[in-house]
Amino acid sequence: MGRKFFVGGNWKCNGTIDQVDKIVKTLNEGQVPPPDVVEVVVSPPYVFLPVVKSQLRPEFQVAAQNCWVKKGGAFTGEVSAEMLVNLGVPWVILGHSERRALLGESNEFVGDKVAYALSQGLKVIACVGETLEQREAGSTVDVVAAQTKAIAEKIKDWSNVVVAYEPVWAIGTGKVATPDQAQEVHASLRDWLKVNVSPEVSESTRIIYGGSVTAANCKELGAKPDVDGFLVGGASLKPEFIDIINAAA
Ligand SMILES: O=C(COP(=O)(O)O)NO
Repeated sequence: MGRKFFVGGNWKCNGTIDQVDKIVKTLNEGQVPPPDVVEVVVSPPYVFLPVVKSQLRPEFQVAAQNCWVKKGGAFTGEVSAEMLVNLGVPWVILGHSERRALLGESNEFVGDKVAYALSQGLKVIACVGETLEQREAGSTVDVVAAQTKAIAEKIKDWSNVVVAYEPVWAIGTGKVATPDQAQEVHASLRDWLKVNVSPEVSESTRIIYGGSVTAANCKELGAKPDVDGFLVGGASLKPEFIDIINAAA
């Protein structure tokens, strides 16, 4: 298969200077597999990106949690892809369900964001996932396929894209998807890529799971053939994030 395991830590809107110092210290001291086994990307809020990038162990990378959809300018409050590139931030998370829900980011808008970020040289963690209502209605596969299609319509090169499947009903709830639930959706996404993009993209694109991942459940989840890693929220702020990184081994 040859897909390098990928563990992202989405700190969301959390952190003080002291807390960030403590988290970075824990990350820098943790015993983890080498970078050819697992790719680790941590995503602090914008305001902590420069300090985390400067203090983090060199084999770990940083990501922004979002960026604007076009070249910077008169867009008060936004942060452009160009700024992230200028800061040396290599990754960006786009389409997180919290932004889709709270800020009304549509599938098309997310597709445009992914295309623009890639065009500026950023690598993208592109998030998809269904709500509880959509799962209960049996439309999970259709929903994540539509979200992925909106991205596929705007990009050609998938080599710098990681897809994060994050069921909304599992985010921040403690109700983690079962390994079989995760595998089913990851396999459907991989199949969608195979049919609609190419077998090569399907085979090489990492599809990672997010939604209440912890040190206790990561091993079983990560053992599934189409689960290529995680995008961790709450647990990425805790020392157990090191244990989750070691699930790659
Ligand atoms: O939103 C998430 C997952 O958050 P939790 O791990 O806290 O469920 N990742 O981007």
